[in-house]
Amino acid sequence: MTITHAPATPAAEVSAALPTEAPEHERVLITRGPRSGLTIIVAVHSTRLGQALGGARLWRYGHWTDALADALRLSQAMTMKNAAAGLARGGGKSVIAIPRGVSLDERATRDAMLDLGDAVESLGGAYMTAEDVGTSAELMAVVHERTEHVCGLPAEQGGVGEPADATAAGVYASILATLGHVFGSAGVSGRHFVVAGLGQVGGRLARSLAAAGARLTVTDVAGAKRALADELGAIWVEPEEAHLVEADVFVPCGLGGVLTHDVVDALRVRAVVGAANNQLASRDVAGHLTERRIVWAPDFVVNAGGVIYLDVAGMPGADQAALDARIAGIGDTVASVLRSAEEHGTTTLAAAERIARERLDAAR
Ligand SMILES: NC(=O)c1ccc[n+]([C@@H]2O[C@H](COP(=O)([O-])OP(=O)(O)OC[C@H]3O[C@@H](n4cnc5c(N)ncnc54)[C@H](O)[C@@H]3O)[C@@H](O)[C@H]2O)c1
Repeated sequence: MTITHAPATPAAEVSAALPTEAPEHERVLITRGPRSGLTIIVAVHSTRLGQALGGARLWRYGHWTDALADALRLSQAMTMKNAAAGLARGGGKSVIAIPRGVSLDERATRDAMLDLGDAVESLGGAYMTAEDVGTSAELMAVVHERTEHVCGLPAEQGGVGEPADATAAGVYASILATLGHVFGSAGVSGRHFVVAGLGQVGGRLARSLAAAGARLTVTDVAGAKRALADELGAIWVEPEEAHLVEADVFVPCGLGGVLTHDVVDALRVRAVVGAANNQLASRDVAGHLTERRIVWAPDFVVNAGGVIYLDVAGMPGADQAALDARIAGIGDTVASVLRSAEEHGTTTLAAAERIARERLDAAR
């Protein structure tokens, strides 16, 4: 079995303040993994629509409370994502905090996954985990040694594997819907896209856009990704310059928090549509985008292809055509969010949250 290590030197530590308001989460488990010694947090935000589903993040944090803040925020976002996607799933997330100065070898990574499996199992089925940043399908197979409440195992072990294809397909459908809204035509050919982050999702997306005749400018903090730019005939820019490029659509596919007020001031695009989770550095950035007449397709609607895949493909008798239709439906949801924001004079964030809340309220 291949063990994929958490990055030995992650690009950035996550630093997030704990919210001042009391959390609305149903359960939050904070435990020290007996094997790994690492702080493991499992946040179950809501099970109103069903078992909570959300990935396990293995990442470096300056302080364990930063990991807690991340888990609280990410699990709440999963509730909105799963509800907006029409899944019978609640929202949850787990975070394993790697302390500053610590690198995990194969043994330590395995111990962390076994500890995570025990933590998930202790919740008695309230939460199902999956891969996320820093973990993989192979690592989920280790979690599976301790709990049944894990999905996205490798295909060789009867699992459905990694969801990046489905996520990329959902982002692509969202891009088409956004082009239709902004330009009155969903044609990709000749449109100029700036793809920031050429990983599992961004790389696939860049290939699909190039194949459809798009003009591409791309970037990544990992210089090795330049080879893909050359292969696709894309223009390469440095990561800190990507948001300055004049283009039709900015496509953030790296980590979250990319849309700060300064970045929004500098953007020279008509729309932002990308895979990255939690793109807004703060909620009020949604209003700033609206003021600048930049159409933002909300991330938790756009990137739901992965979670739809994990949920639908894992069901007995799952059918590819039904799955494809569900993922293509992300484009319809994006179109209705953009229309609703325009009609009601709200931000696209508020319009997307209204769809999710309606589904949650209907399940009361
Ligand atoms: N993989 C999925 O199915 C999935 C599902 C939903 C959401 N997402 C989100 O989409 C984003 C990308 O996921 P992924 O699976 O492709 O991750 P990945 O780790 O495979 O790729 C991320 C890429 O972005 C690059 N990057 C990081 N920060 C950057 C920056 N500031 N500027 C430019 N490049 C940067 C990294 O070097 C890497 O190549 C993440 O935010 C993830 O949470 C992914």
